[in-house]
Amino acid sequence: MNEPIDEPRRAILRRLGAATIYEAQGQVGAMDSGIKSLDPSSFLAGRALTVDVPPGDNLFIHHAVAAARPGDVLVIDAKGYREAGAWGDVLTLAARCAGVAGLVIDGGVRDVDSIVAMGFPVFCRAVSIKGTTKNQAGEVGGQISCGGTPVRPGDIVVGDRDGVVVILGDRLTEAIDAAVERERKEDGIRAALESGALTLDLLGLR
Ligand SMILES: O=C([O-])CC(=O)C(=O)O
Ligand SMILES: [Mg+2]
Repeated sequence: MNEPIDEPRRAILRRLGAATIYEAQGQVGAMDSGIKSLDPSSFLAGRALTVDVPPGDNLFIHHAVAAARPGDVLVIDAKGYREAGAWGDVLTLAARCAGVAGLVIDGGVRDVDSIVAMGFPVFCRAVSIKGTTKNQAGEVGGQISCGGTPVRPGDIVVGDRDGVVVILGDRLTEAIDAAVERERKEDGIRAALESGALTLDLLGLR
């Protein structure tokens, strides 16, 4: 079963960071570098509620907000479409009222100042002034691709200044354990560097 992400685990994920989690779980799950946070100080960790929409339409994003449960992260395949803000401050307020933890969208958003002021974590491919239509069919809760990475409902998404990484829904414990171990090793490297060692030797690069 998918374990909930309680506050202690959230804090550990935040400390470890997206890049260390990606490395430790075998260099898989990273969204491409075009998916970045609107506010670099944002941190996001939660279970994915997946959404698929056609480029330039956001009707099913509104459906997804209505279906979301507290703690969900909306992860949206908007087909990489950059020329419309499929998400804005109205949807942000609706999402916050539903307890949604944040948004990852392979597409555009708008109303950035208000979204950042609300402290709602948003990771996206583009910012666009233009709006979408609201009349095309999409899907909530299926497998999608976001930032070049498959995402299933219940997978865990972790986002910080480096980008977004996806952890398989039933692998949270393993991912955390592996990342803590990697961090422990890197702490040893850091200590050796402070004592004058070289990365060439510490990493066996000679
Ligand atoms: O047109 C939309 O639904 C997106 C938007 O600007 C908002 O949510 O504020
Ligand atoms: Mg708006």
